[in-house]
Amino acid sequence: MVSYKDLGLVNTKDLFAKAMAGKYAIPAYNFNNLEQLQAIVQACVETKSPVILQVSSGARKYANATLLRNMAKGATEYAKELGYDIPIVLHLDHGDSLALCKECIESGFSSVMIDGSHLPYEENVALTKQVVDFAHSQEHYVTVEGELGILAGIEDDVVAEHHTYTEPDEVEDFVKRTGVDSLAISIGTSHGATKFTPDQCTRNADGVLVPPELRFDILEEIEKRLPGFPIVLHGSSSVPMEYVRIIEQFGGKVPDAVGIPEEQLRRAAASAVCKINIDSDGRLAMTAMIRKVFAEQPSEFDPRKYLGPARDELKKLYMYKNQNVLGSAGKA
Ligand SMILES: O=C(CO)COP(=O)(O)O
Ligand SMILES: O=C[C@H](O)COP(=O)(O)O
Ligand SMILES: [Zn+2]
Ligand SMILES: [Zn+2]
Repeated sequence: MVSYKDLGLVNTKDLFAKAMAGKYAIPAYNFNNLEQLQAIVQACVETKSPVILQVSSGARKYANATLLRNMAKGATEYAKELGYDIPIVLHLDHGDSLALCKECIESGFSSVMIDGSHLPYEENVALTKQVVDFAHSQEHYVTVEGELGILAGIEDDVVAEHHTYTEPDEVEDFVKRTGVDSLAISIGTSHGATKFTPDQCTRNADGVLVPPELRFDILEEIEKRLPGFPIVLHGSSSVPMEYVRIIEQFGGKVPDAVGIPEEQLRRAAASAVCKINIDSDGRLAMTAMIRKVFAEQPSEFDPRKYLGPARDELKKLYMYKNQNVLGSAGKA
């Protein structure tokens, strides 16, 4: 049994309270390997931003759970070594069972998501409450994120064709009965680099897809029902066209690439949205740089020579997000 305090980590409680009051959002960046973690820590230390390190089930399968949590422990020491002690949360992304949440909590996670959004409402309440009861009864309070509403697209092998927007009438009951610390909602975002089908979008003069606006009306309704309660947005990559173009230029494909416009993410960050999840943008940044190195330096076969530039680009991107989109820079 390892407590997150021993790893130098914090839960989301205080971070969300400050983000709510200060009208910004905490970045939640996924990591699966060393280079992603280096980029995240470097970017957040240099911008003095708190950060949520997210580990998915897929990451645990890919990288090994023991390695990942020890990397997170290393991240807290690394941040100090870089010269600034930022608050770091280790968070389970899309936990799908009580057993998995318990395993993570007992191995040092400071926060977990229990994603019962695909279950019938009462089952979602029951499962989420079980996780909350366990998390909150630890010696050191572990925070829990629940979810209401289903994002369109792929999520943990579950494919939903359409958005099922969060029902504002349900949120008060859900939060009261489960005791969750934050709530992920569905207002039109989705996972991956193709967030809308072309027929849901219009095109601008350059032929670039312009997505429909997020349902800020639903978000506002939720804020009215849950004043001051931290809201989470998944699927919030903006899918920068510069990276899509580089990927295409060097032989890759990102069909129908379209993300959430930054302006809408800024608006969300200034609202009750306290946590914004970003993974796909980082994948695009790294892939763009790796493809470029492979194409321009075909004889290079030292992984550091292509993973290094990919890492540096990722750091640049996350610094930009903290400074210019989420507003978390300078808040650590
Ligand atoms: O929600 C996410 C992780 O939980 C990531 O979303 P993106 O695919 O938009 O980056
Ligand atoms: O929610 C999705 C995150 O981007 C994690 O993705 P993953 O399940 O492929 O690791
Ligand atoms: Zn979900
Ligand atoms: Zn997600």
